[in-house]
Amino acid sequence: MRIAAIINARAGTVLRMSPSAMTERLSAVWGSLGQDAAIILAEGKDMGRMVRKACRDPDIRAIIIGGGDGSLSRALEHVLASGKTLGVLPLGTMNYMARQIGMPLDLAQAAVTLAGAVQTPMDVGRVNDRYFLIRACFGAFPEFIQSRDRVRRKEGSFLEGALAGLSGVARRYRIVEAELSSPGGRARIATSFLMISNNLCRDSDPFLLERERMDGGTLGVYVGRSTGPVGLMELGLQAAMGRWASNEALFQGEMHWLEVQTEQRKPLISIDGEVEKMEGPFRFDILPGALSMLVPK
Ligand SMILES: Nc1ncnc2c1ncn2[C@@H]1O[C@H](COP(=O)(O)OP(=O)(O)OP(=O)(O)O)[C@@H](O)[C@H]1O
Repeated sequence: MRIAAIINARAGTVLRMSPSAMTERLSAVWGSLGQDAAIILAEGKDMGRMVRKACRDPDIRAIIIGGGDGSLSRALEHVLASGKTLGVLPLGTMNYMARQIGMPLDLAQAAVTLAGAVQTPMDVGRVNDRYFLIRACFGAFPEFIQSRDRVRRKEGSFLEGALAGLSGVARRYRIVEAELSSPGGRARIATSFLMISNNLCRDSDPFLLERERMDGGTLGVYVGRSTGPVGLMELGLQAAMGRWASNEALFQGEMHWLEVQTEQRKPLISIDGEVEKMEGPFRFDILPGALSMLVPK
């Protein structure tokens, strides 16, 4: 199987290493295993262009994204449309998806694992026309990421990023008011935290978020119980400890689809860690087994 490895030169780990040393290492590992691979370095919009090009190439069976969750998420649209298989070389900062499927975080080990990986169907979440593998969030969380990433882009440390994120939330504290419609009925909510995940979340290690499975065919819906900053702090502390299923500061539900009509016409939303302003209403659903993904044997 010929693979195309498209490496995001702006992903966290790549920024901290020499990109040429990284590509040499990858070709040495794959060459020694007889894995035919095209290794492509790109950044920004060029990532998208390279993914589209590889998706059109009939000789390529699998697209390996070297980057973080954001790069993986942005590649979904093209990979799904092409019917090809997606793989991940974890070069981001958090690498939630790579951890979820058990990919080693070491570059050489991950390359070896990918060469022997198996194709497994996985569910894909969708909000309007955007796909996601992990989650989409409204409220304080996208505010946190936006402020954190401003500092991270200037090469701030993990701690500096986290502090900037918290101060961003404090400065722009905003309640999400919305009407939710689901197969179970309608509800009006006012909360500082609304998260829709691809399958239900379970308790994880600190700073991580793991799903119970990636083929359950459902969305997890998590709504912060409180609108006040103290409740949000409690929720955030529990989430930082990796507590999702047992997080008492959240209402939790499981469903196949959800409509979110926010009071704000174009609220901030984070999708697999990428923040943008998106126009509502928001229709969430889950596409069971829509993605063929390379997972460790
Ligand atoms: N197809 C694409 N088009 C435009 N920008 C992209 C594309 N793919 C990735 N990027 C950008 O590249 C940057 C690096 O993202 P990525 O999520 O891979 O790394 P990270 O932020 O270090 O990782 P993590 O999400 O694991 O914390 C992000 O700003 C992302 O928006």
